[in-house]
Amino acid sequence: MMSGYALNTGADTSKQINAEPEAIAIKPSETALIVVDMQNAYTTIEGYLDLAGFDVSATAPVVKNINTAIELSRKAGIQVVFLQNGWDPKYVEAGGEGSPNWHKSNALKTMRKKPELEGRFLAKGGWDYALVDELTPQEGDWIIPKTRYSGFFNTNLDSMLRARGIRNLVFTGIATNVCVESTLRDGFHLEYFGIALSDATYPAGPQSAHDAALKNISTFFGWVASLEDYRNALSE
Ligand SMILES: NC(=O)N/C=C\C(=O)O
Repeated sequence: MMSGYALNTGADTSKQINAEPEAIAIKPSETALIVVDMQNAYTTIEGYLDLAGFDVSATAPVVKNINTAIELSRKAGIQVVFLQNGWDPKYVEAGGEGSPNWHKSNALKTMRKKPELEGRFLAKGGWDYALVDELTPQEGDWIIPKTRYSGFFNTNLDSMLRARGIRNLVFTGIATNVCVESTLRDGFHLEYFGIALSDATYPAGPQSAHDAALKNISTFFGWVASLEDYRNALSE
């Protein structure tokens, strides 16, 4: 059985992505590629995740796959959206002790534990906050800043997508089990069809966290496909 949203009968034809738990049909004009938080903080040695003790040693192939997904999307007329996570340099947007974010953010916790790192992680304008050099947005791409894990929380993402009739979201980025999953889940509740690309996402934590997030997505919230599945669908 195939799933998908096919109400809009625009000129572009449906592409069928081979996915778990079943194939899903998307139209390029109704689809966005969401690139979640591909910043130095999450991908690079000496970035936040690395200095907080998470393994970022295997992010390079994921960056490469995301680059390919971006190129395929642009060519197919699929809107590319970069999410960028972080706060103002004084961390006012991070929330104080009254915010769960203050207690749970490993960036904030690590900086509190190691005062020499104060001001270094995810601060707008800094290297840690910047998107990685390999994934530079081009004209027509959107860059949406966010201050919490979900790209839908306190941002204009939903209205930007809705205004253009976009109903399908293809997810890439880091981390599978945190910001990718949070955004896909929020999208589900806003009636978006979410598809995570398994080899263009990367966890914060062990491989088991990645696998569990994808299993949870394919079972309850959306679909999971590979970059090859995405490429094959777009070349139909
Ligand atoms: N981009 C993410 O998934 N972030 C995960 C953790 C954090 O930002 O602390």
